[in-house]
Amino acid sequence: MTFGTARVLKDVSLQVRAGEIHGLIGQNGSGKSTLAKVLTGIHTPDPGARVAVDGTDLRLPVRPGEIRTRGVAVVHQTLGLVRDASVVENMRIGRLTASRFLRRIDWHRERAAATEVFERLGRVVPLDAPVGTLREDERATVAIARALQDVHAGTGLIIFDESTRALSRPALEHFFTILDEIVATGTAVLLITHRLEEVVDAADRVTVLRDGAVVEGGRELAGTSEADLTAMMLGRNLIDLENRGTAEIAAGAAPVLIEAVTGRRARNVSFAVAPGEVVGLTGLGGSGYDDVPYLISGASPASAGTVFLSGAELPLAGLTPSAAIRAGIALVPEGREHSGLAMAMTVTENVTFPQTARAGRALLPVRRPREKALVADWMTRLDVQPREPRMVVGTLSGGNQQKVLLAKWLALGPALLVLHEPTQAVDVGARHTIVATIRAAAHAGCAVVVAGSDENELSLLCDRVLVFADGEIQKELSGELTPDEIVHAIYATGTRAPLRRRLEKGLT
Ligand SMILES: Nc1ncnc2c1ncn2[C@@H]1O[C@H](COP(=O)(O)OP(=O)(O)OP(=O)(O)O)[C@@H](O)[C@H]1O
Repeated sequence: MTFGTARVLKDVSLQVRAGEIHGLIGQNGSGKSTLAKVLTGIHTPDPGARVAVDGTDLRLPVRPGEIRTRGVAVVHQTLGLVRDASVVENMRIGRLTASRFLRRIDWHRERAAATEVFERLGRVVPLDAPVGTLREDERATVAIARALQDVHAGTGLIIFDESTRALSRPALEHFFTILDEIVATGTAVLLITHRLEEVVDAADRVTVLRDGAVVEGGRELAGTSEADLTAMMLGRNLIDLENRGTAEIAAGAAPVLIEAVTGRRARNVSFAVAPGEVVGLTGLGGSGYDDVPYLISGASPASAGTVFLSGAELPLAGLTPSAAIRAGIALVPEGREHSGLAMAMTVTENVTFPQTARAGRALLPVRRPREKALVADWMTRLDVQPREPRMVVGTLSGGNQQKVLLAKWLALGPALLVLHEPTQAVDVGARHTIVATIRAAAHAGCAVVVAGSDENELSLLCDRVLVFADGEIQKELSGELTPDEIVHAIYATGTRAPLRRRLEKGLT
């Protein structure tokens, strides 16, 4: 697959067997999503490519109607559901048919079609509920059910492109239980993910891409560790980041105080973060920990609370994002596609936007050498690939977009840096770069708050972790902070269970 002069996939072959979960891994920008897009007709591959499903060759470029009849479906990043639409609407979007006589959508028929799939899955989900009101495991069920509509048992292929990225541990276990049932019928699953733990636990075989080429094709996973997969992806072992050291809190520097913050879920939350310190917030879905970043940065309305920083007192009720930025608070939100970046603008424009906005020069072309140097510096520090400041952000790979989002706010030199899931969807190498960059910002005197659900990330990043339940801080962890200790505090279930108990499938 070539874009202009860039060859993004080089003679890549991949075979997913009936009845297997096949992992597809590789660093950010290695070509995973591009491959999925070739399989679903979004990209036209170079001449010579071949795509076959259940033994039948497809005409290229792949046409959406044809892959649907062949039972190929994709579940996109973060499940790809419309939160305000009902379950049945989400299931049937793109498939709704109007009755010939009444010229109206026959909701009775649509509901029956949706019900049939849920029955096949043996799961009950309220059809009329808006998806945003469902539990996380129910949302995962809806996303899988939607993909399964065109798949007949024993045939077809479902591609999950980073779809598990926002799921918490219990929802993940539920997700993999359903996948197990699906592959047990003989349907094939291609699992694109950055969570190597999922591949080790849940996949049967794995294909590894590096720089657009296959470095391991269909390798059996038995006996393979996460460290082995990392080495295959990167072509080297990672330097151990685990020795975090202790926070270097500048003597005499006043801590940032976050007091009595109350929002939709968070209730009366108070904690302090010293300049130089990284404080993690975590908990189960719905516990309120993930509201806090948005409440303390003016991105969602707080009903009460105050932030004290740099000698100023900032009431949170009525705080606007721009007032928060002026006060030195930077928010790196989750889900960069929707809330963090201007996809049609260049890397330079995105990184310098907060600065030009602050200086009242929004949207003017950036010419000044200082700004160019700043962008070049951040691209180097975060290893953004390709290192081309004029690249349109929408054409960067997902993980590189995440780095640009981080650069955009770090370049502003905030007093309080607030992050939500900062390493979601980035590869292990990039995760290390991002973790090191955030810790360097703390080292330079920034107070950092990071809300996240990934125990490995929290253990690498944080000096302390606050565990939430029912909108309040229930527990504070400090010291060693092993991933197991964090999981134990969240779920109180002891050590982690594998995500999938492999069935004896006996399929060939
Ligand atoms: N439309 C496009 N035009 C030009 N280059 C593109 C386009 N789409 C993708 N690329 C380039 O192709 C390469 C592979 O990108 P792709 O999105 O497939 O990576 P990925 O492995 O899915 O990465 P990530 O894990 O970060 O999502 C990247 O270098 C990206 O910049």
